[in-house]
Amino acid sequence: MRPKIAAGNWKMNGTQSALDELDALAAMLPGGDTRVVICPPAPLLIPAVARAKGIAIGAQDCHAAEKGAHTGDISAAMVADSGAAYVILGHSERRADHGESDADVSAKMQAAWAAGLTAILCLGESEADREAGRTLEVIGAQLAGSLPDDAGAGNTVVAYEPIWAIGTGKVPTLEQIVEVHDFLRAELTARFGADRGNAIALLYGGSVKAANAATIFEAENVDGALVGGASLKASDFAPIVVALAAS
Ligand SMILES: O=C(CO)COP(=O)(O)O
Repeated sequence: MRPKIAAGNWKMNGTQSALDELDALAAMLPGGDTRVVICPPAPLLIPAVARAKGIAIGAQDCHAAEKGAHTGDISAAMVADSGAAYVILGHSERRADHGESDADVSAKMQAAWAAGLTAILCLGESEADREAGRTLEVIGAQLAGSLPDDAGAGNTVVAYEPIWAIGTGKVPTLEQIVEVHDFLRAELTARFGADRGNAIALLYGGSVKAANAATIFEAENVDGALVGGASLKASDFAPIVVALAAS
């Protein structure tokens, strides 16, 4: 049985007052075994861990090195020391804004695992890739290049986030989501074997809202969502968690 995971990526949004949303969210959660993760900006990790009830906390990135002369970066050990349990890696915004390659992301995955974190590995094609019919090729290459060999359910979640769907209100059809998630599942089982490959949770991300969540969760290989804009307010995010719990 794979876990159901509703993860919120606050991106570069929120100061300490935004942590009130964690209290509001905790009060609206459906209970049960659906996992809820909120990934706030780095300065909020420690107070978020202290405030969150029934909500796991994650970072949005970490450096591949253990420590050293990397001004402005945070290590996986620092993330773990904050009490966070997850870290998002390879988000398309970091790949674009910071030039992160698959090899960079792979090294960060290793660092995250070494610190005991669960990595949420993000993959996704651009609009040009999709229009050129290269979606599966691009995603397959990203998965092969950025997911190291020791991946398993205990340390990895994979999130499919088509770049053209992030923050745009454009959502792939259910058929398009099913095609990519079934492909990812097949790649994982081919590489790691059925037991390990079937145990890794797959999330969909890109303009997930309360209004479209239930439809997206119909897909067999969608085990949850990675939500940006609609994770900032508890009143927007809680219905997504409720839809996942009911799926
Ligand atoms: O990038 C995302 C989550 O990591 C998705 O963002 P939106 O939900 O705002 O489209």
